[in-house]
Amino acid sequence: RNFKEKLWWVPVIPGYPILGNALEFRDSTKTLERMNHYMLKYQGLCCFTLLFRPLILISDAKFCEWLLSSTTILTKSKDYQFLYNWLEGGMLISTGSEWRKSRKILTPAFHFAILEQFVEVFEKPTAIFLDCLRKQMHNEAINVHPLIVNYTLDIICQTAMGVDLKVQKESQNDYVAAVDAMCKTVVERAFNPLKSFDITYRLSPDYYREMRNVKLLHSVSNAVIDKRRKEMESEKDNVEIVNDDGTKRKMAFLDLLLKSRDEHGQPLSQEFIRREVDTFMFAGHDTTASAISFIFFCLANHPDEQNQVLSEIKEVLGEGQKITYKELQEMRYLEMVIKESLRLYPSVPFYSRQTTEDVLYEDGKVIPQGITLIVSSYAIHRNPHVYDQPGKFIPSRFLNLESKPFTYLPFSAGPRNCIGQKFAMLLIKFALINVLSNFEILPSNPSCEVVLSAESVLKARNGVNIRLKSRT
Ligand code: HEM
Repeated sequence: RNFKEKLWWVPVIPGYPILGNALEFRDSTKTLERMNHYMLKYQGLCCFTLLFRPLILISDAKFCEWLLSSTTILTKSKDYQFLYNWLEGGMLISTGSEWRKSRKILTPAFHFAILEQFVEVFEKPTAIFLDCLRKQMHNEAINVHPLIVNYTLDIICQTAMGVDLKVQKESQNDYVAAVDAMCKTVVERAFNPLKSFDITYRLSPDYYREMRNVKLLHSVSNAVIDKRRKEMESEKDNVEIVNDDGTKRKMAFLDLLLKSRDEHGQPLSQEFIRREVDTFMFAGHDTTASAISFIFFCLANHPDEQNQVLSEIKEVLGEGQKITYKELQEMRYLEMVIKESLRLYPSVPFYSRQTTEDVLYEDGKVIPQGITLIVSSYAIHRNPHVYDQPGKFIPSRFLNLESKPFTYLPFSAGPRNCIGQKFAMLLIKFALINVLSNFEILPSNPSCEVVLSAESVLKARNGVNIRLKSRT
């Protein structure tokens, strides 16, 4: 009752006694459209409950700005704790001084000088990816998502971690299957009150399955760290290196972690490094794979846009020119295509915070302690008051769109925004240029819509199906 009194100013979605609105949100393929519906009905702000747990759902730009810019409401909601067994206290779920420490150590790993070096590293895994696509050309309906997941995982391992897991060369990868299972578990536990309590969950077979997956995931990340540690030892101090102009070369993600010292001058612990490696392997590959998959889908269904991107590629690159960081920055139309696809299909369709004390929003409007605040980027991006024909794929809208703050949030915003945003944009552009130069992307035969499923990262329940035709 206490929180209901304090939240007098937030409209409430009617629900059932005890269960609240749990039944409405239990199917992950309905969650996003439900959120969208309520955001339109209640004009961007409303409250609902899951069992006795109160949550505020937000798409209102002013409220999003207040929340995401806050330097005090930085704690992620308790749903992120469902990732704890795997990610432990990694940057995505940590809070307070632990989070600040991670963010400070790892921000230099995304400096443009590092990203610039990565473009060359993208080449080999991309060539393997093109081969994988070529093998599927006879297929009338290729579900590209699993191929793209393997590709982005290979890329993140080779760039950030400096190791080659050769995921694309294996037909079945246990690591990828375990990540997939973990993503599903998190959303199931967040929206299914029966699975959300630790006491009951630990008695269920799901818990034992999760523990098996966590063991496997940790063994892979430990192996990645040990391999790189040994390589660095054998290279002695050659990794501490200078550029041609004598300046100190910036170190990539894992090298930075292995070389960093804490406030007492001690090396970072294996546990600290492992949870950041786990966090970045997860946060880096699954989100980017979702983005690339949905861009394929959008381009397959919009041949004019595809041709426009192809013309830009020819104009910027000319004949057979090598792709460098500079050219990637010049691809303006391609950038609009990526932005528009992320508007319709944001890889992280909602994210949330938790209040740790009563906070004043404005004019006597208080948000009580312990409330979960969910920002629905999916609903924000489909708001007809902001976007004309919001359901349509129109990349050129970004040419003229009057930029209204906090109405486009695929990478979140503020102090806890996505640290890997520039890396992701670079990789997506590189992948698309290579694919579009080699293949025409077509709708599958028979054509097939995507059934969106909110599984911490946005997925298509029925796969992302397309067809490919060689351009050569
Ligand atoms: C298209 C690709 C991507 C999208 C759409 C995306 C989106 C997001 C979003 C919305 C958040 C905020 C989540 C929250 O508040 O809970 C986030 C956080 C984060 N992202 Fe990304 N991301 C992408 C790629 C990447 C990549 C490539 C990396 C790393 C290599 C990465 C690493 C992270 C990390 C570590 C955080 C947590 C930051 C913090 O809490 O301080 N992401 N991302």
